Amino acid sequence: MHQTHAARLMDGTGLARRITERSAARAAQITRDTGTAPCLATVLVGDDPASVTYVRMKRARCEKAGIVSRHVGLPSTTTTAELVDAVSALSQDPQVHGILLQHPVPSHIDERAAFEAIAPEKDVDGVTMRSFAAMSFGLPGFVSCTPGGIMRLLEEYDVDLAGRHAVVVGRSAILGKPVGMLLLAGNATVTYCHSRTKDLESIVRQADILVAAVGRPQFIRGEDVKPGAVVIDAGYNPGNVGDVDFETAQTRASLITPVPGGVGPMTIAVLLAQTVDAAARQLGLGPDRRVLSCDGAR
Ligand SMILES: NC(=O)C1=CN([C@@H]2O[C@H](COP(=O)(O)OP(=O)(O)OC[C@H]3O[C@@H](n4cnc5c(N)ncnc54)[C@H](OP(=O)(O)O)[C@@H]3O)[C@@H](O)[C@H]2O)C=CC1
Ligand SMILES: Nc1nc(=O)c2c([nH]1)NC[C@@H]1CN(c3ccc(C(=O)N[C@@H](CCC(=O)O)C(=O)O)cc3)C=[N+]21
Repeated sequence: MHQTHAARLMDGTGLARRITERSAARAAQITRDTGTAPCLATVLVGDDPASVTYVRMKRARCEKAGIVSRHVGLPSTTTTAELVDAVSALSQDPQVHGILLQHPVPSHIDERAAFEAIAPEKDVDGVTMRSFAAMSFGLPGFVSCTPGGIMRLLEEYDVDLAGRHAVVVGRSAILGKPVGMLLLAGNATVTYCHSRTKDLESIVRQADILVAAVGRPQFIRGEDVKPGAVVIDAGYNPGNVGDVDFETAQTRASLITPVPGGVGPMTIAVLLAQTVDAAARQLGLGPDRRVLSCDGAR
């Protein structure tokens, strides 16, 4: 088919690489100056293959950046109390600077209780209530990684948010809800859609900025993308398929994130940057504000 209006792709892979180079340089400097390398603890409950893959990917990316990672794997039969104890132990361990508890945990576990066992200064994944509140009020703290990565991508591509209608499809605690708060802080007019939303298509069609965070392959139809819209596909479904029908959407959007190569790599870049920042603070060094901004990284 002849496509005259193909959208520009938002290159998450490239931007994430530049941010991660800065994190790696900063990690090396911290290790030289203090004799201690930044350390991220990853916690995984159960053996969901997708989650196993994500955690392995995050640990590999840490290793490449000079961040030590320590893995805690727990059986799917773990109770809330046991998981809270395991996370609390990491919160108290001075050798651990950041903690990532992989979401989702098995449904019998109170995930919120487990997240809240993460010490605030180690919440590099930005999942605690305190981090959420700080982020929502524009106060210092760690952002939720995927939302933080999405905002950094929008900034990189000079997307103007003020007064524009941002529609977020999904309201999970680590993705939909926080990205909406960040868009609101950027003066967008924000609408959240979720499983109880009526006439979702008509709301999606109004979006100047559309964030898809549902977890259903090609859930957003390309025909419903407003011409000229900026489309952020945070979905990451089995087979590397996003939540947006990319083929059709990219003929209508002005900017669009590919899957893979869009939001996913940015999530990990933010995680590493925040881990290095957490380590610097806990080791008595100042934070380096330029890590995430990556100005002059090339
Ligand atoms: N690239 C990355 O770094 C990351 C990618 N992801 C991906 O993003 C997607 C979403 O993840 P996550 O937020 O954790 O998922 P959750 O399952 O926690 O949340 C899904 C959200 O989608 C909503 N939803 C479900 N079905 C519908 C529907 N039919 N119509 C409208 N809304 C619906 C739910 O609504 P309700 O609240 O009413 O149930 C819920 O708010 C997944 O593909 C995941 O893999 C997630 C995290 C990071
Ligand atoms: N507490 C918590 N924090 C999370 O940040 C979190 C989580 N739980 N649970 C699961 C989701 C999923 N997630 C991804 C991260 C990176 C890619 C990623 O890098 N994807 C690459 C492709 C990588 C490949 O498949 O080779 C890409 O999109 O280009 C994907 C998905 C983080 N999550």
